[in-house]
Amino acid sequence: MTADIIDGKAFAAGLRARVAELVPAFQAAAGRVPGLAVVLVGEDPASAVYVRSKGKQTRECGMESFEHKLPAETTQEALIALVDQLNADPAVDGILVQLPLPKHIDEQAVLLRINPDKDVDGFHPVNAGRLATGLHGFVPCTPLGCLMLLEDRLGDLTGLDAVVIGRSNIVGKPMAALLTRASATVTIVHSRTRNLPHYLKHADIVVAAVGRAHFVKGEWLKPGATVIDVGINRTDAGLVGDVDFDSAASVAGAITPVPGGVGPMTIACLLRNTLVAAHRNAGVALEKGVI
Ligand SMILES: NC(=O)C1=CN([C@@H]2O[C@H](COP(=O)(O)OP(=O)(O)OC[C@H]3O[C@@H](n4cnc5c(N)ncnc54)[C@H](OP(=O)(O)O)[C@@H]3O)[C@@H](O)[C@H]2O)C=CC1
Ligand SMILES: Nc1nc(=O)c2c([nH]1)NC[C@@H]1CN(c3ccc(C(=O)N[C@@H](CCC(=O)O)C(=O)O)cc3)C=[N+]21
Ligand SMILES: [Mg+2]
Repeated sequence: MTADIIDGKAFAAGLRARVAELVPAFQAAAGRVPGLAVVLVGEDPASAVYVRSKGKQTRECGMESFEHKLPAETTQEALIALVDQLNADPAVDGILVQLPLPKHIDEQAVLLRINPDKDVDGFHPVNAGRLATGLHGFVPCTPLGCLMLLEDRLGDLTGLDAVVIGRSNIVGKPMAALLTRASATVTIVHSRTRNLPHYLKHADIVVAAVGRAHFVKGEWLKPGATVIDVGINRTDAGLVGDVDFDSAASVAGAITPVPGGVGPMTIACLLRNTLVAAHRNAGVALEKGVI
């Protein structure tokens, strides 16, 4: 193996520590701590694990966590009523409705109901539009965390060739928008791409958000490339990413591991977005670039 391992777990711990450092000044100015509401519908064990660790890390940063666990048979109307209640609650700065939702619920209808100024996931179309047009808004946590790791490793991304594998609204598309904003030259590839390895051969940056274990092979990569593995796949051999780690690590310059790479950054960025939301919602200034 020749690649450096990008330690997302350590970077995320540092980011959470910066969030925690900024909470007391907010509390002094606003007379309350930032609050994050997390809504979980149903009993998916993986989702329950994420929601628990979000709550724990929120409290560790000195912020308030409001956890709402609803049964799987909750109606769309009842879920939307809860979102309305959280939108109206001044103690709640951020709202996260854990995805996926049960089949009988229209995810888009629920996400559309969240006040965009409390949408710390950055999933509301208003926030997607803000990102696409260069306005201030909330950027989805996973791509934001990937960008932080890339800039920490590479510095200025101007002119670098980046390939994003995947075009979902929550990872691939916002990742491509962020890289474009950072002046990288961006290619998005997906399941209908002809000759996908061809595009990877010249990429300085590869972000894999495919949802298929071991998808990206080392032989496809440009030597020295920086590889960000977003994938979370549960296999008999445990949790693995979308990148075939062993072959990729022998070609890449740097690579994120799974676990311990992008995952912890997602939660740290959620807490970061909640802190920013609290400042905006309470009208308290936050020094530019401080977080
Ligand atoms: N670490 C973290 O914090 C997070 C991790 N994840 C993980 O990231 C991965 C991606 O998530 P998400 O974006 O939500 O997934 P989606 O299933 O929504 O999107 C997957 C994308 O990959 C593309 N794709 C699928 N198969 C292929 C293929 N054979 N060749 C090329 N492209 C392909 C799809 O193409 P098409 O559009 O044509 O169907 C689609 O655009 C998953 O493993 C998920 O668990 C997700 C969120 C957070
Ligand atoms: N509204 C919403 N927002 C989300 O941000 C959201 C969501 N729904 N639904 C599910 C996906 C997935 N996701 C992850 C978060 C943290 C880790 C994470 O911390 N992973 C650890 C390992 C955790 C483990 O061992 O299972 C790691 O990679 O090191 C992974 C995945 C957020 N998501
Ligand atoms: Mg559904």
